[in-house]
Amino acid sequence: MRLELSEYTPIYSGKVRELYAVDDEHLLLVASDRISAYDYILDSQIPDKGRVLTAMSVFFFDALGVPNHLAGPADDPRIPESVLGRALITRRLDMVQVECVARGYLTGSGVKEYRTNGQVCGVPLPAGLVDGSRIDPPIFTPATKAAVGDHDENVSFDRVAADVGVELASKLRDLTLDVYGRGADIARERGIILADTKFEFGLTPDGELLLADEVLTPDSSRYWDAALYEPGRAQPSFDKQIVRDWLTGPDSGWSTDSDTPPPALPDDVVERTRARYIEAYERISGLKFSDWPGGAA
Ligand SMILES: CCOC(=O)Cn1cc(-c2ncnc(N)c2C#N)cn1
Repeated sequence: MRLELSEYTPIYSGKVRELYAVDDEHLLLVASDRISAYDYILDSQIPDKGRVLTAMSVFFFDALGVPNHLAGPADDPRIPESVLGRALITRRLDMVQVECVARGYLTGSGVKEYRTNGQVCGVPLPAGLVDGSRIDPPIFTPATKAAVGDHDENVSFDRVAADVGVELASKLRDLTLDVYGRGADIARERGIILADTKFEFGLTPDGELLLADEVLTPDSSRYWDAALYEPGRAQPSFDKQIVRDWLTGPDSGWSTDSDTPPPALPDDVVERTRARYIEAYERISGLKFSDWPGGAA
């Protein structure tokens, strides 16, 4: 008999995910169907987004074979029925307070920083790069976790080494680049560019470093359609562009200059966005989303 979610103690609530205590050694990591755009959490939810992103994390944890925080299967009996398919049992770790970012393409905060000094997080890059340029080999561009509502601050490897020690900083960098590189290769073979990603790691009581949080999902990574890739401009987001275009288009009555929150999304924008998440999962994993736990009975 599965417990109710209300029987677990909430310990952290993020923009689109929550964390609950299961016992002293285990947590329940729950992904919601909420979606963010232009730094707003939208009123409209995307049905099954939480289940798709949970399925993506599990696929990559399995495919990449990196020691990680998972402590049970997607249908673990400790997972409440109400969140089955969009929640995972994890080991409770001592989280390393570094946002471990890998970039295989120059965009977002990276291209802004590059334009000021030709570097990202202290890593010099070739001259003449533009928004969307490939960075090969990918670079480690860590950040410090921002307060709620702020953007993370890009920092150098030396700053991470000063904060956590050079040995752990080197492990974080090497693991981040290895896992991103292999995950991006899998996606690219299936026509999806993972331009960059953010990992979080934690330590077990006996000092083992494990990959935690979500892994290579569209919420922790930039997903681009390889067929539309064109350096020199902002690339359309594989999963969020439909929402972005409607919000900034003529029908929404809203713009990024508005000082009001974005309006609710039309049903067709919600459904098309749901379909994009499922398409990304099925193309990358080669699995059927309909086989994932927690679907309509
Ligand atoms: C709501 C989702 O959580 C976060 O965004 C960041 N975060 C992760 C932890 C954590 N803490 C201990 N052990 C873990 N295995 C994890 C994980 N994952 C805390 N915050």
